[in-house]
Amino acid sequence: MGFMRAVGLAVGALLLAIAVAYFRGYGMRPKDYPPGSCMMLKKMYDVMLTLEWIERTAHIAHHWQPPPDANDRPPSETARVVQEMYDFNDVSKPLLDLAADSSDQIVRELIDKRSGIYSGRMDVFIREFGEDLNILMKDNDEVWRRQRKMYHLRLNVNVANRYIPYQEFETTQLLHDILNFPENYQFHTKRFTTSIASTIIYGWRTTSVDLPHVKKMSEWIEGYAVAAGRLQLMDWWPELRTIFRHAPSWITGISKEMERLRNLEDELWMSLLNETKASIEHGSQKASFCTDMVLHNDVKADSYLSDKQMAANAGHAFAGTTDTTLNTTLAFIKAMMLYPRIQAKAQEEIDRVVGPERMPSWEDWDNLPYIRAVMKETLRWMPTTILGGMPHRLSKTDNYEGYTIPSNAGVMINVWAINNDERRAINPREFDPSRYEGDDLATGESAALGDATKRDHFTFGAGRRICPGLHVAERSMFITMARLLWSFNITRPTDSEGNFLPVDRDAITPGFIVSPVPFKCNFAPRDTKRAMMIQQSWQDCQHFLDKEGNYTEEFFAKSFGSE
Ligand code: HEM
Repeated sequence: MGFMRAVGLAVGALLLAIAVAYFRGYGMRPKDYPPGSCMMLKKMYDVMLTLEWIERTAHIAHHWQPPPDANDRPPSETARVVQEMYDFNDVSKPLLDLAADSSDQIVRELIDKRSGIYSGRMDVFIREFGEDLNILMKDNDEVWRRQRKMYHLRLNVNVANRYIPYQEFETTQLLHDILNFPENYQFHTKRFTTSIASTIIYGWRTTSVDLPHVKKMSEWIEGYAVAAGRLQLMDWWPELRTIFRHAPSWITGISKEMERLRNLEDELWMSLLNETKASIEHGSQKASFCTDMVLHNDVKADSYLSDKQMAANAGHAFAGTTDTTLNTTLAFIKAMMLYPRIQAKAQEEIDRVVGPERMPSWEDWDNLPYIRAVMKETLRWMPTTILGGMPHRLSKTDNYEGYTIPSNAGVMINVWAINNDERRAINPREFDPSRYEGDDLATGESAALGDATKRDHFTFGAGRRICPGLHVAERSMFITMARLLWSFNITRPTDSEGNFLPVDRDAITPGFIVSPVPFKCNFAPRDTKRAMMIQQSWQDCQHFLDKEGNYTEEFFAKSFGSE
């Protein structure tokens, strides 16, 4: 074929494709949808979730003027809500971003009050590669309802109290490790948060992040995140799914990797469940979420789960706890380093209430309002779930203030924008716990407030999909923050001339679950007596550990009685 003929055919095919796309309205926004730029173009570049991007989004949302609605009536102020972002699943179904004027109230209005239709998850292609048992990604079907019920029964506020001995024990090792090897504080914090997760979910300690189960979990999380990114193309253009399904794996390149990840995940979660079952059979079960699920699983109950479903429920809680708690703890350390006066004020409260003779504990919750405020401010200021974790899918076309929100659209809680809304928080990028003065509510109580403007933040999401681990997370955060403040002065490193090393206050890693970009920081024990107490406490803890560094029967008997 001549060159010119080939070019002519290619140009003709392109024009035809554009014409078909145009007449089908492909990638165009229907008139009554919330405004924004061309969806198809936006999709191409909006996938890079950096802080700059989030800020730009929030900025656009705040300055955006709504068009007249169907009746030529300007939508009310509150309708400046939904800003179309990029399409996650289908070009004709936008992903809507709740991040504009009064957006906290709109979360209440849509995600809470209309939760009957706003509690699904989007049909992402990656769900096809497995049995779709990841509760975070799962649509709100019957199995999800049962999985959620299991969380409600086995991780509610009272059950969360039961795990405090694990959290207090683990913080003792964290303090010891940071005291002795302060330059590796990030590494110790990772071991610590993983161990909190493995003890609460399974009853065994993460003595090292190199334990086979833990390494496999990290491998799965990392592999899954990369694969999710690669498969996104099939979410932007679902038509490609059929081609992908039938194409040989050497063309798609990823099918084999998905099979490997699936096997890795299935084996890992199942072996962890089987270990729990075996311990129950031998009468050596440990207090944990997984033990509780197995012991109380009743085929007649409305929370009944099959073995596979239980295994996945525990496994995804393990994975979901680790990074979120780690990132929030690192955010707290960064805030303390950057805001020494706030650190001093928090330490003053601890010294006054707790004193130097003992470490703070969960029992001090009521008497340490400033530390509670520091915890709330950390979650507001540097929310690891910057866009609410996962979008909520709308199962039925809805109408809000004159706008049509089509069924199957993904609605994202733009946590960053809401937490930084000037009307909720003056000078929002300043770390200032005093904004929570007089707020005595626990995280769960605050999230349930009918007046959403009074909620502390939106970092745990909202509605029926709100994080079911928030009571556990709150206890971990409070105990860790109080104890780190009791033990150390956290300071910003300087160069040889005494000048502070540069640090970008707002720098975060890209992704849906973000972390402060790694930063250097100094930890010094507040005095020798405290340093000795930390060493001694960890020494005392050894009494409750076996050769592998796991809890002895004596520890369980002391902490959990005859359970
Ligand atoms: C600082 C710590 C944590 C943060 C910031 C956090 C945040 C979130 C967010 C924003 C969501 C999505 C909510 C929504 O869709 O509206 C979520 C879901 C979830 N979280 Fe957490 N989380 C944390 C810790 C935990 C812990 C400790 C556990 C378990 C013990 C846990 C288990 C889950 C599960 C199972 C889901 C999926 C719920 C569903 O889709 O129905 N999270 N979390």
